[in-house]
Amino acid sequence: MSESGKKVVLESQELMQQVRTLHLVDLRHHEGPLRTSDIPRPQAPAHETLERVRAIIDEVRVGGDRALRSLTLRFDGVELGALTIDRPMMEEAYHTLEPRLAQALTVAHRRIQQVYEAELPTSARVASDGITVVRHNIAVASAGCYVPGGAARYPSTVLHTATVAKVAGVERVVVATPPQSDGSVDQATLAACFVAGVDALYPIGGAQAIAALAYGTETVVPVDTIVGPGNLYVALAKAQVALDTGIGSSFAGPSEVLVVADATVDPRYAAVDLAVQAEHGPHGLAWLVTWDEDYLLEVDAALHEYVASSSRLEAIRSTLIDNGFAALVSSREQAIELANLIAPEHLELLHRDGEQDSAYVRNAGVVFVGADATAAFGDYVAGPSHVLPTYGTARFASGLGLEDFLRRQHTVIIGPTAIDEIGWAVEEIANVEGLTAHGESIAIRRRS
Ligand SMILES: NC(=O)c1ccc[n+]([C@@H]2O[C@H](COP(=O)([O-])OP(=O)(O)OC[C@H]3O[C@@H](n4cnc5c(N)ncnc54)[C@H](O)[C@@H]3O)[C@@H](O)[C@H]2O)c1
Ligand SMILES: N[C@H](CO)Cc1c[nH]c[nH+]1
Ligand SMILES: [Zn+2]
Repeated sequence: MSESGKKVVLESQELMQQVRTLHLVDLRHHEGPLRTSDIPRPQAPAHETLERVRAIIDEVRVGGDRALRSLTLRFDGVELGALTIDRPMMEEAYHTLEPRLAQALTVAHRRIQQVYEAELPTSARVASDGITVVRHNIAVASAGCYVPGGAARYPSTVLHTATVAKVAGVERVVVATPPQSDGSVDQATLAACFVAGVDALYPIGGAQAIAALAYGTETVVPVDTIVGPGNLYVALAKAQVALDTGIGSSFAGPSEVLVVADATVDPRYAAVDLAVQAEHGPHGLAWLVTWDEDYLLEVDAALHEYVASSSRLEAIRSTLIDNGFAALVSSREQAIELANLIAPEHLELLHRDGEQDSAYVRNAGVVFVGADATAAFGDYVAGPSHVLPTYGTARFASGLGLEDFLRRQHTVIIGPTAIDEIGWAVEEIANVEGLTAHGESIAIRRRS
């Protein structure tokens, strides 16, 4: 081992003994570019889980509503009543809601709507060589929004999925969410459905909900595309129905955060922000990244204190035990290099130079900048959908957006001069490909 190798091991061992909540990753003396193999990563899903999800999907395809009822009893321990909830019940829930909560849902909805209305794409038209090409953006006819509901309730996810679908112009938007223990759905989720303009809600969760949305049952009408986050069963089910229905572009699994901070930020802020996403646990991911050793210890201690008094202690602990890391880096540049490698769902740049550093971020679901930039703003009211890529997929995928509900479709108008202006090019290429009918389809028109 090199001298610097020895030094880092000794320094790290001393530090490791002091860190109580997070796993230490010391990169200060790392040489050369960082690679995936230099950092710990969450485990890939086990083969048995894939098989179990496949079996659930098959059961729903064969058994329809009856299978939905028996799978819900098996996995949620719930005897289902009605399989559909319609708009009058959503409206009733909205009107019975505590007014400040109703207002908060409305404010969040307004902000999400504003962001996506500003992003609506325009159509494009190009005319040359006697041909006019028009590009239309066409919304899918129906969308199913999966709203998780195992470990927590997520009325906000109704807003962060269905609102975007409605802005895109989807006619029929439905929601599926796991039932509560008495088979019902909580009032806030119903009210959020009302606010977002959801047409119907199915109190069904997990892989069985995804199968029902993809293939339909006696009660559930199949949809053209399914979006929304969920646990591993949900995510794997979406991947398995992908040949038959759209599934959105992001793998929105267990929540993740990477917090970059230094002594310019109150350590309690960084600590609580790690807990914000870890409390969605299990299976989440939380990284603190800093170049200041003392600060790392302060955040770790603040997190230790916070977790001990949290009402969601178990969820936070389960995330941190498996996937809670504190990285000590040599510089701000290396912090961003590490963030780009991890490609977290939420990236917080809390330190003073965060805005400057944000210019170098290539891979993250959403970047939050500023000492007050807790990702909780993004989870609820900032505007961009909180349905974001996880598991390193932010290297190639984006958060939920209009594109998840819009298809591009071209209309090609061949004018009367096109055969003479550009038909020859079709014939030449058809000739070299040996496809005679292709060439003849031009020639016959030229002759007549
Ligand atoms: N990335 C994002 O945008 C985003 C947003 C919100 C939530 N989330 C994540 O979504 C996840 C929600 O997970 P959750 O579990 O609370 O709710 P969930 O709705 O995703 O899953 C609950 C369902 O899982 C099924 N299930 C549970 N155990 C099972 C088993 N052993 N076999 C088969 N099916 C089983 C049940 O049918 C149950 O209804 C969390 O990880 C949270 O972090 C992500
Ligand atoms: N943090 C979640 C996305 O990972 C979204 C959410 C919903 N409610 C609270 N948080
Ligand atoms: Zn959250």
